[in-house]
Amino acid sequence: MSSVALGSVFRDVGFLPKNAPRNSEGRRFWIKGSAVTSPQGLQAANLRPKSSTKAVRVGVLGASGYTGAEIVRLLANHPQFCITLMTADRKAGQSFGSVFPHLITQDLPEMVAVKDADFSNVDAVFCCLPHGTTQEIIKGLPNGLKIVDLSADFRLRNLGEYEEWYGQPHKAPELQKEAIYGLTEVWREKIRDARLVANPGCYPTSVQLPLVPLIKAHLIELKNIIIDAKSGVSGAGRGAKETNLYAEISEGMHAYGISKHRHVPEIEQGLSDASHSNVSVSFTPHLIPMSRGMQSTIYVEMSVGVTHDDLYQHLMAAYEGEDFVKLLQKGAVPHTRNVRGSNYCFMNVFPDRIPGRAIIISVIDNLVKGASGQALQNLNLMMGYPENLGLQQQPLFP
Ligand SMILES: NC(=O)C1=CN([C@@H]2O[C@H](COP(=O)(O)OP(=O)(O)OC[C@H]3O[C@@H](n4cnc5c(N)ncnc54)[C@H](OP(=O)(O)O)[C@@H]3O)[C@@H](O)[C@H]2O)C=CC1
Ligand SMILES: CC(=O)N[C@@H](CCC(=O)OP(=O)(O)O)C(=O)O
Repeated sequence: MSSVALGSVFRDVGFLPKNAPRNSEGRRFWIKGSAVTSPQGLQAANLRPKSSTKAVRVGVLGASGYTGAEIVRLLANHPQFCITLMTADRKAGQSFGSVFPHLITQDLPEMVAVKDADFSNVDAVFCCLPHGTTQEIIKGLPNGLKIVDLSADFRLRNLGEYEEWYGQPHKAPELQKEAIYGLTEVWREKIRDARLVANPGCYPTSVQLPLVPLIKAHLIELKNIIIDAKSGVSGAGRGAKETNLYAEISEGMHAYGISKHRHVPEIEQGLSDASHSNVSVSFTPHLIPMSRGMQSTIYVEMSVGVTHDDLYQHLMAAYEGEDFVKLLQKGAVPHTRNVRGSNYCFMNVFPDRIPGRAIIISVIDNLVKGASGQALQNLNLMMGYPENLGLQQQPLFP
């Protein structure tokens, strides 16, 4: 596309810089050959967000990471939320479009360091920062802000357990008390009134969505729950790590965190809440060579006299009318590729050949229902909107 054609595409959708020249009707236009007639020029022009009539001004802390980028992608189609603040750490000072060229057409503020962030123009934040860094940053935020924290920093109610699994004492225990765990389909009534929501981890989301209703209905035994889970590599974030290089990940798979992954206490907290007793699980995550997607294959013992069809019928009833949690037709196998890019969790229940046991399969996109999609679902609720607003993207295929 020529620079002139690019300009004519963008002119009507408001991507021109505010200081661009105006025609006799007062509309801004591109000057052929100027720096702002190419995508690179678009970045160099340092665009500020256009004035917006959208009701809620949103900050994205950690916008230069994978979950931050995914929030931006989802918000592009949100009718009520606009982004007025973005932060980064190493990439502070860079334009978002230069860090994520697939989103270059979005009219966004420049990313600044958290310490330089101005929250006066912000009603709510998505906190997409590494765990451990988040508690102190959230402690320093203005009181009136609604916060959805995607990190693990406020998920565990027991501070001793937090210290044991995360290797450091909690730095904001007073805030932990008010945090609401954001597994939307289970806790939505509490989430509506929350100021601070701890968005669940990706593995815990894929595990709790099928198991919580079954445990609440006493349909499965609380012992011998075995979870074999697999994640795409984006689950590990965008930071460079030798273990996540293409050559280390491709053409193979491996387990990690065996018997000591930090999602164990989070899963056990959710299942214990559902059963009002202490539940322990065996959980083994694996890294597989795909960029996004997650599957949990869960082996359970059914309660005496319960059949796998009872599990199926109960999940059907539990999630009837839910926008994002779908029980597939009997026998259909959930595939990660069928939820890619969407906020869906697809699940199904299968009889094991060993009598009394069943196999449950649950799939999500780790970056959407496992992170940014669920975070947006929660902020919708916190701001009084339908929880599916801006989240109706269908899965990408192939
Ligand atoms: N990826 C996933 O599938 C999921 C992730 N999560 C959680 O969400 C959070 C974000 O994950 P993800 O987006 O994958 O992570 P990334 O590593 O991709 O991004 C981290 C972001 O935080 C910024 N950052 C890093 N260190 C600091 C610091 N000390 N102070 C301020 N900003 C900092 C980075 O900035 P810069 O790039 O400029 O250095 C970047 O913007 C994590 O807590 C993660 O565990 C939860 C569910 C799923
Ligand atoms: C593939 C991979 O590395 N996945 C991450 C989990 C991603 C996630 O949900 O992490 P938080 O609990 O930090 O939010 C891990 O195993 O640590």
